This record gives sequence, structure tokens and C-alpha cells, in this order.
Amino acid sequence: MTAPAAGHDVARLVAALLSHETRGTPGELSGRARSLPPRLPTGPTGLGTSAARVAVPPPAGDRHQGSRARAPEAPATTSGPSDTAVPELYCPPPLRDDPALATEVNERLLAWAAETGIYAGRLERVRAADFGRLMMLAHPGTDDPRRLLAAARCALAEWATDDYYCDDESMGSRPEALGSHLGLAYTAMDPTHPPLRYAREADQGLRADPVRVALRDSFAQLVPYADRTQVTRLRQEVAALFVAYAQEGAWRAEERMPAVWEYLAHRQVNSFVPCLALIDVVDGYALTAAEYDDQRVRRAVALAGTASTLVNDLYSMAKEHDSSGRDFNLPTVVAAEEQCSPREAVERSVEIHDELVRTFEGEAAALTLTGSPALGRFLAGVWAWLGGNREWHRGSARYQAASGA
Ligand SMILES: CC(C)=CCC/C(C)=C(\C)COP(=O)(O)OP(=O)(O)O
Repeated sequence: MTAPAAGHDVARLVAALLSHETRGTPGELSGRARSLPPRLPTGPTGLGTSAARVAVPPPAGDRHQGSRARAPEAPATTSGPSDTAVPELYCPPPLRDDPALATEVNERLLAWAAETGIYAGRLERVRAADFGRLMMLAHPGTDDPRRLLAAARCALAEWATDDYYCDDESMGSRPEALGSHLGLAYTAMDPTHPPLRYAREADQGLRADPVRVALRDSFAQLVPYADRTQVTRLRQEVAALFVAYAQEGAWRAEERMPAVWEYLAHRQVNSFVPCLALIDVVDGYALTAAEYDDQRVRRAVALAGTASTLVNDLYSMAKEHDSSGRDFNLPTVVAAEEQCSPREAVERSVEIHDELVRTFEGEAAALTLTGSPALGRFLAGVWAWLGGNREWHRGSARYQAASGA
């Protein structure tokens, strides 16, 4: 069964409820959520599960609520060919829509991208992709553009690593250079300590490439907001992301389509997990390293990270279809393995996505009951991130037009 997606009408209702009534306990909040229209997923819905629901985080201050919500939402399909149109997904709605805040973050991000040199000559496409809007939608717990920008810089630097080194030949990606590019990119996040006689060259090497400049600066600019354990956590997630970029490069070099299980293992790591890892940083609190590393929490984050990235697979299919044909996404991998039609592969991919989201929902709700308040807040932030991520993907020009940003 595919659950209906909640739309802006429900999101506005939630935002209104939260803006006036969020002072209660998570339990009270869940009680209110129960009285909302049944289309709003807030936690497990089976008998006896009402106490174990994910409490949605309060949206940031009133100035960004309600009145600036977007006009009626677009249909839950892409404008691509019908066999790649995206069916409804089991996913929460975005908790806010504040175009002014999105634009502010987007413009600041553009200025930063221009300083670093990433996407030179393509900044208009970056503007149109509207990563500021992604941050605004996915992090409803703050309306501070500086905090949203800190996360946006990291995301854009990670995206640029993918575009420049892995995905996009028109941006200079070369399969044979992938390993050496990723190796040096890592040093932008975790500086090398060369013997003195090589220090100058090493420094010049870091400055010579816009992706390295962007990665280094995105980490440097986290410092006012993130403690050391949070920075270490992000570095670890991005290092794993780079390993998965190399994995994808190997499939290209081998001209091999991975098995579905193998692709899913990959997409857990080549995923938006680095974005999820910054949720507490953006919202101004710190989940302890011990809780983030708890295997149950890692599992929940991995489930959400994979699901949110499968949303990317579904919405970027049309763009990837138009590219060199060397892009991987779940429907393509499913179609190859199951020898089914593109439409059937999309439907199977949606089932996989929905299962992951439902599993996250149930397990996060249980963890919220047993973990610290910070963990509950973090998991609610992940849930909100899922809703913002899906909303951005279905509207972003990045997935409507030719690739490049
Ligand atoms: C923001 C971030 C962590 C990005 C790194 C991983 C990444 C580029 C994705 C998860 C998106 O996947 P894909 O390479 O398919 O991206 P596009 O469809 O080209 O946007």
C-alpha cells in the first residue's frame, strides 16, 4: 500500500498548530497530531503505538510562517516522460515554506560559490537549482540564514565534488582521475602535515582547484556553529561519501550494472547522510558523539539517508536520461536486474523508498521514547529533513533542465 503524500494544506495546518501550540510536551504534540487529518504521518500508526510518534520540530519564528507559504503545490509528478514520472511517495510534508528566507540563503550561497570558483560560468544554473530553498525547507528548526548557509556551503561543496570529479564530463570529470581527485579532496577537510620543504606546494595544490577550496572553506566556516565532535562526524560521513563516489566510478570503468542490493548499499553512503549529520549544528544544539554513534541511531540515520537519496534517484531520472547514459539510479538498476519495464522499476523503487521511510518512522519513534531530549530533537529534525528534501526535489530546476548544477 502506498500512503498518500501530505501536501501544503496539511503543512500549513501543522505550521499553524505548531506556531500556537508547541509549548506542550512531545506526548501532547502527538496527541494533537492524532487529531489532524489521517494523511499526516507522525509516527507508527498501528494499535498501541500512539505514544511512540515522532514529534515534529517546531518551525522557526513566526516571521517565517504561514503567509509566505507557496501557492498551490505542483502535482506530485515530474514533467518528464510518463514512464519516469514520480508517483506519490510515503513522506512527510515540508514544515514550512519561506521563499524570502530561501532566496536570502541562496544569494549568499551564490556569492560564496563565486568566491571559491566552483561552478564558474554556471552560477545561473546554481541559482536556479535553488539550494537555498533546499536548506530552508529541510531545516525548519532555524530561521537564521547564517546557520542555513553554513549547511548550504557544505552541501554545495559535496555536490561540486560529485559534479566535477564523478558525474559530469562537461565539468571536467575523468574516470581515470577520480581516485587522485578524491584523495586530494579529502585533504581539504583533514589537512596534511607535510615536511617543510613540501608545505608550499601542498598549500598551492589545495588552492589550485575550486572543489578543494570549497570543501576546505565549507569546513572552516562551520567553526562558529559546530563543536569538534560534530566536525569530526561530518568529516567521517564525507570521507565515506568519497569512497562511494569511487565505487560508482569503478562501475563506470567496468561498464557494470550493480545488483540491486549492491546499489542500495552504495546509496546508503553516496547519500544525503552528510546533510543529516548537520541537523543539530544548524539548529544550535549538539547530539553527543556517543548517541550519534549508537548503532540504532546510525541505522535510523542510514534508513533516512538512503530514502532521501532514492527521492533524488526518482526525481533526477529525467536529467540522467538526458546525460551521457552513465548515471546510475535505482529504477535503472532494478529494471536491469528484474528485466522489467521502466514503469515497473519506478514502482518497485517507490516501494523500496516507502519501506525505508516507514521503518525509519517506527524506529525513530521508539528511539525518541528511550533516548535523550537531544536525540528526540535530532530524529524529529531528520523527519522534517525528509519532507523538505522531497519538496525541493520535485520543484528544483536542477531536475527539470540539463545537468550542470
Ligand atoms: C549534498 C550531498 C551530501 C551531496 C552528495 C551526494 C549526492 C551528489 C547526492 C546524494 C545526489 O546524487 P546524484 O549524484 O545522483 O545527484 P544529482 O542527481 O546529480 O543531483
